Amino acid sequence: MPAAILITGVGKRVGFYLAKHLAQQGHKVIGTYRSQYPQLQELEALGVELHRCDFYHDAQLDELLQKLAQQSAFKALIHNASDWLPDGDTTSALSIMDKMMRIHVSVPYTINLALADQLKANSGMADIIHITDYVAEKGSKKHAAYAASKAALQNLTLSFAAKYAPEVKVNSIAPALLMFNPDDDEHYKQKALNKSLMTKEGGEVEILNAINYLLQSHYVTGQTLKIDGGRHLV
Ligand SMILES: NC(=O)C1=CN([C@@H]2O[C@H](COP(=O)(O)OP(=O)(O)OC[C@H]3O[C@@H](n4cnc5c(N)ncnc54)[C@H](OP(=O)(O)O)[C@@H]3O)[C@@H](O)[C@H]2O)C=CC1
Ligand SMILES: Nc1nc2c(c(=O)[nH]1)N=C([C@H](O)[C@@H](O)CO)CN2
Repeated sequence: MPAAILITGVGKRVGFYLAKHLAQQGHKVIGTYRSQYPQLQELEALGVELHRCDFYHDAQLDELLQKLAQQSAFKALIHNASDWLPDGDTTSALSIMDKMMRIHVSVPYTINLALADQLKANSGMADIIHITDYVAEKGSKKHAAYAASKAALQNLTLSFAAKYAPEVKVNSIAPALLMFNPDDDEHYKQKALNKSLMTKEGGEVEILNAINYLLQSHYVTGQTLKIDGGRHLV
C-alpha cells in the first residue's frame, strides 16, 4: 500500500485544486470533504479516496480517524480545511471562537497526534503542512477569532516540528490573497488588490508550488512560507 497524502477540505477551491494536481502527479491522495459537490466525482475518477467529515462533529472526526487508521503510512498531512467566519455580535462570540479554534487548531492537533506512527512509517521523510494566513501575524479587525486561530495553528507548527523531528518535517504556508469568493463585489476586490505589491490574486497554483517545494526538501522544518504578494510591505 503506497504512502498517502491526506488533504482536508478538498470539496472546492484550493483543496480541490491540490487534491486534483497531487493525484495527477501520481501521489495516493486521501481527501476529506464536508459539503457534496459534483466536482468530487472528478477526484474519484483520479483515484482520490474521499471521506465525508464535518469537523464540527466529534463522532464524524472519530469515524474519520478510524478509517485513516487503515492506511499503513502517510507521506504528508495537509491541513487546508477552514471556515472564514467574520466576528459576530456578543451573542455569537463564544460560538465563533469555539468554531475557529476547532477547525484551525483542535482538528489539526488531533489528526497530527493520531497519525504520528503512520507518518514515521513512511519510507522517506514525511511532512505536515498547516495552511495558515498572513493575518496570523497581523491580526484582523473583522475576523479576529479567525486570525487568532490561524496564529495558534502557526504556533502548532513550531511545537510539532520539534516533537516529530527528524523523521517528519512540519511547516506552515501563510497566504494573503489567493482567490476571491463569488460574492465579493468590485469595491471589495479593488480594496483587497491594493493591499499587496503584486496587486493580483496569487491563485491556487502558488500553494501547490509551495507544497511541492516542501515535499522535496530534506531540511526545511518549523518554517512559514509567506505567499503574500508583498502585502507585508504595503
Ligand atoms: N482564499 C484565499 O484568498 C485565502 C485562503 N487562505 C487559506 O487557504 C486555505 C484554502 O482557502 P480556500 O480554498 O479559499 O478556502 P474555502 O473557505 O473556499 O474552503 C475551505 C474548505 O474547508 C471546508 N470546511 C470548512 N469548515 C469545515 C468543517 N467544519 N468540516 C470540514 N470541512 C470544513 C469547506 O467545506 P464546505 O465547502 O462544506 O464549506 C471547504 O471545502 C484555507 O485554509 C484558507 O484559510 C488564507 C489566505 C487567503
Ligand atoms: N477559509 C477561507 N479563508 C480565507 C478566505 C476564504 O475564502 N476561505 N479568504 C481570504 C481572503 O482572501 C482575504 O485574505 C482577502 O480577501 C482569507 N482567508
